[in-house]
Amino acid sequence: VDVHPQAGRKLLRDGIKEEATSPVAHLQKDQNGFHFLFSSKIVAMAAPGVLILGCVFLLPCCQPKKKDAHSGDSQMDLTAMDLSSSFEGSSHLEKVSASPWRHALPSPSPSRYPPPSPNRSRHPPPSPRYAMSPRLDRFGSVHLNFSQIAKATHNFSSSFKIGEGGFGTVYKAQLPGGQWIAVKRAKKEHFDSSEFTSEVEILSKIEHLKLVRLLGYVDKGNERLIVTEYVSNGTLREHLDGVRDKILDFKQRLEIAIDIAHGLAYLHLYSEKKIIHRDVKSSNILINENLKAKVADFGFARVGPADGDQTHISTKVKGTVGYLDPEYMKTYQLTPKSDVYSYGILLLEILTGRRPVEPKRPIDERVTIRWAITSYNEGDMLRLVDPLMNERVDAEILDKIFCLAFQCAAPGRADRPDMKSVGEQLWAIRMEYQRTTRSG
Ligand SMILES: Nc1ncnc2c1ncn2[C@@H]1O[C@H](COP(=O)(O)OP(=O)(O)OP(=O)(O)O)[C@@H](O)[C@H]1O
Repeated sequence: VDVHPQAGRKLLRDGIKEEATSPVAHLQKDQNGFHFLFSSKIVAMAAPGVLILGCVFLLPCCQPKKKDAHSGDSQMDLTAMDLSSSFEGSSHLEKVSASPWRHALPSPSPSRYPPPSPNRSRHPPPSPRYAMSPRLDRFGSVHLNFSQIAKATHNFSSSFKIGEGGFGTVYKAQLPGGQWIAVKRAKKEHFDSSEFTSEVEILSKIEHLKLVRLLGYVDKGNERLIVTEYVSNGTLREHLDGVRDKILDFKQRLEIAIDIAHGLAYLHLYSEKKIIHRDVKSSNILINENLKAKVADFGFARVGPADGDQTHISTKVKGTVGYLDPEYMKTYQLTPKSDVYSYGILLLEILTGRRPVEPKRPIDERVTIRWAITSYNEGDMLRLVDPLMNERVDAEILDKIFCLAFQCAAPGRADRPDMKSVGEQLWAIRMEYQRTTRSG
């Protein structure tokens, strides 16, 4: 894919002007100046998205790529056949909500398309490109072989294990020079998946403070390891769950939202090639000791459409339930706006503390975006704010940030802002927040 970054930026800048007239911009203020009324358009806009979101939970042919028992996230890898058959007769959101979605997902279907190739060995010979752990041409990169990494992790000892994903187990390790690293070791059953190659290829193209840094990798024999910087303070989801020392306050949440927006804007607009993450979610956001956020886990990432005539790439649907762009699910057309949708859902999660889907809540609260839009329409915005936050935030500021989340999560990609505009809007909100806290 040939990308012309300059042309792409111009194209996207032009896009922002159109998006400035999106439905959320037409919200009306009431006499108090605190509450806004939704235009009927946003409700109409949200409804199909929620419906599609609902359809996902019922998908009879969806194959959860993995289930994370702790977070409740369920990653999806859907094919065209999976989707077309699953949309039939699965339109009642209530039905979905009535059964906890993570249990509603069946085990892998034998009718999966494309069927696995019978000739495929479970342990294919390593790609010659990655036969050696190469030296990456970047500051701080490490040049380690398998036995050095095995030594640093005390032979992948469980006491060095820091996490487990669908693709592999993650360990932390300290190098002889003192540097801490994270090592993702692929599970054997993923040796023939494209995730390793994809993650390494994408990570080696990018370098940004808000994206987890690739330091090296090993692809040799029966081992596939990805070495990245170690981010020491857990995931955003853990912080929202209150399992880390302190509950994040509003300012910290706003800064984290800005960090993520910057990381995604870089991927979409400023990296050498346009990159779509495809799995933006709170458990893929790592937090450091200064409460700065970094976007991690590029296993599903794809190089996006080249600039020029190409508006999207057509590809099977991958992502995590609850964060998946409904338009991408319907059309299999992937654009950076799919990440914007996931970001909108994530922003709502940051503000409310709630996961995108909360199966144990009352029926009308189970799909967080639907509950949030309904509550907002009823003028009950304060109800949406994470009760753990326990602080007063100016209603106008809350209003702006909730509207931004709703706009990002618009069902149609044309109604969503791009990540650059999201970052700019969050900056403006931050300035206003600083003004109100100084004057208050
Ligand atoms: N660079 C890192 N620094 C610190 N902790 C990390 C790092 N990378 C991953 N982790 C920890 O390991 C866990 C698993 O990470 P990983 O990216 O494999 O999985 P995931 O995002 O939960 O799942 P999947 O890869 O299937 O999307 C994370 O949730 C996090 O707690």
